[in-house]
Amino acid sequence: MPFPLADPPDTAEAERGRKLFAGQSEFLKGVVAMSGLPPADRLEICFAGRSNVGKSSLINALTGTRGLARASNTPGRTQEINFFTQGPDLYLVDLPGYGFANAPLPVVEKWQRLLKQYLSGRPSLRRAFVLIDARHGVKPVDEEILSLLDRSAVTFQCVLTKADKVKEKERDRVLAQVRAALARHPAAYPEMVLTSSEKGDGIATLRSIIAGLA
Ligand SMILES: Nc1nc2c(ncn2[C@@H]2O[C@H](COP(=O)(O)OP(=O)(O)OP(=O)(O)O)[C@@H](O)[C@H]2O)c(=O)[nH]1
Ligand SMILES: [Mg+2]
Repeated sequence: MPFPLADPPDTAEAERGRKLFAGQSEFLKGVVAMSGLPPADRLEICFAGRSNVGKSSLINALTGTRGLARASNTPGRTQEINFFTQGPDLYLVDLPGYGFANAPLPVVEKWQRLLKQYLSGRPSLRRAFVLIDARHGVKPVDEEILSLLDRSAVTFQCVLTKADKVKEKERDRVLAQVRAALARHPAAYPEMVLTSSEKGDGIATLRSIIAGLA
């Protein structure tokens, strides 16, 4: 079956992931234009997804630092491209959430342009993790980002979030829907990760996947 859930890491993989994220993580800067990007001098991964899907919470869970990336109930709070360092060799990038209602059009257009420029023009960007709410599956607004990633030739991997909020039956229905959507995207990495930033599910798996990119 294409697009299975990633297996839990074996001991060696888990240890690599643990080691990578045992290092210090810090907020570096919020970027609003390409000219503000830090030098592309290390491995970089980014987190994309609809507003409120849990990007900032996931970065907090990965780094084990509660307040590092702001997590909030106010959709659209993260409007800049936020760079975090994880140890000396890795950037974690929190992208602005898309698809929230009531955003003024000029604002939306401005960061769509920035997002496009960033995704297609960042040589050190190794993989984009696209977060999808495990209760809701892939929405039309996600499709736009997935197509943009295809066009930008950035490999992306789907991370299902808020696993703690979904019952097994509903989850399986959503998994099937996401699999079908991913099958239409050539840039999709053929494994998904099911996570809960709240409960910690899938976090060790994701850490080991990221360590495997280094
Ligand atoms: N139950 C549960 N809630 C979560 C989980 N992850 C995030 N949340 C909640 O979902 C809300 C949004 O989380 P954020 O991490 O701020 O989402 P975001 O994608 O960064 O949102 P924007 O910055 O607006 O794009 C917060 O209230 C979080 O506490 C999870 O795994 N389980
Ligand atoms: Mg956020």
